[in-house]
Amino acid sequence: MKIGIVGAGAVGLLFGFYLGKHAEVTMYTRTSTQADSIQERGIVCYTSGKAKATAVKAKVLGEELPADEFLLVATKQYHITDLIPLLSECESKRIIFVQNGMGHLNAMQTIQKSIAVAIVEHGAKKVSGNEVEHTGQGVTKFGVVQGDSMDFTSFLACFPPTFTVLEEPDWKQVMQHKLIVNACINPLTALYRVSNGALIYNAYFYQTMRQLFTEVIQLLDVQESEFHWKRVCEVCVQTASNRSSMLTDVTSNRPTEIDAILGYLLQLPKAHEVKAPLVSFLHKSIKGLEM
Ligand SMILES: NC(=O)C1=CN([C@@H]2O[C@H](COP(=O)(O)OP(=O)(O)OC[C@H]3O[C@@H](n4cnc5c(N)ncnc54)[C@H](OP(=O)(O)O)[C@@H]3O)[C@@H](O)[C@H]2O)C=CC1
Ligand SMILES: CC(C)(CO)C(=O)C(=O)O
Repeated sequence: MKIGIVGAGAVGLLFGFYLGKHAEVTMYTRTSTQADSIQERGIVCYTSGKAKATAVKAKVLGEELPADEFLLVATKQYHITDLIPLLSECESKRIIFVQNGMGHLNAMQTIQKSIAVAIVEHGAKKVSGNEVEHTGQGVTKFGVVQGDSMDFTSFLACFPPTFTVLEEPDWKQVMQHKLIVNACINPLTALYRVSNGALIYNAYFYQTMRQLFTEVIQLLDVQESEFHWKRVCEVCVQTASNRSSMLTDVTSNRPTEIDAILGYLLQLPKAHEVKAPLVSFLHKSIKGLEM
């Protein structure tokens, strides 16, 4: 089974490490330096301080078009628009997207192929071009957006039992649940420059997060709001000492995924009826910090 992975960042390397045990994996990188390092040394994954390696192939994306049976797109959400022509033209007929947020859902459905999403609940940190740290064990939830679920059966069979992947018929709801968490935690931590736990332990930040949550829930037109609020608070507690991905992006002077998260919410039909001043303020603030 041939699986290509576009983007050898934290998640791409993590998936390459696990999938490479049971499939012939090719990592598609942006630079030849990274491709050479992966090709020579394999992907090294650190879990609880222990290092293990998996041998995989690596190529620069674009030097030739991928023809693997499955293609996993593990770039950031804001890279996807530029990748759509290549993903449409290449011979791979089954494509899986792993991005946070929901801003890329329309773009992926312009590709006339079988399309799936993987909602990743692991934590991963890129250590070097060929090394990744598995910082948080979780599960991956998988849903077929376009095509037949049978199209992905052999892909799902390539994950080792230690890397749980759950098929989710209601994948949109799963994405929405994660979106709520990211919408509440990521922009506030990035603006305040605090770890996730501060949003619970600091009474003023907590009140602001609750106000933000109320706007998010109204924009999404979601019921059972206390269930979702409990989940947001649980994630803050469980990841109390973590810096959110948005805080890390802002402090590293990289673009953030704010458009996929708050930008997506502001484009929903409900945004014409519901007042969401905090969502709007935070969207503009993070966009401003990106400049
Ligand atoms: N890290 C995590 O723990 C989690 C991340 N996610 C989501 O997964 C997605 C990926 O995140 P993450 O892995 O952390 O991000 P990274 O920034 O670590 O990785 C993105 C990778 O994509 C590569 N890339 C971008 N454009 C291209 C291109 N045209 N060709 C080849 N490679 C390309 C980048 O290459 P280069 O370095 O050369 O720019 C980079 O290596 C995000 O949407 C994130 O929200 C979800 C759950 C957990
Ligand atoms: C859950 C959370 C907020 C953990 O930090 C995350 O997904 C992120 O940082 O993007």
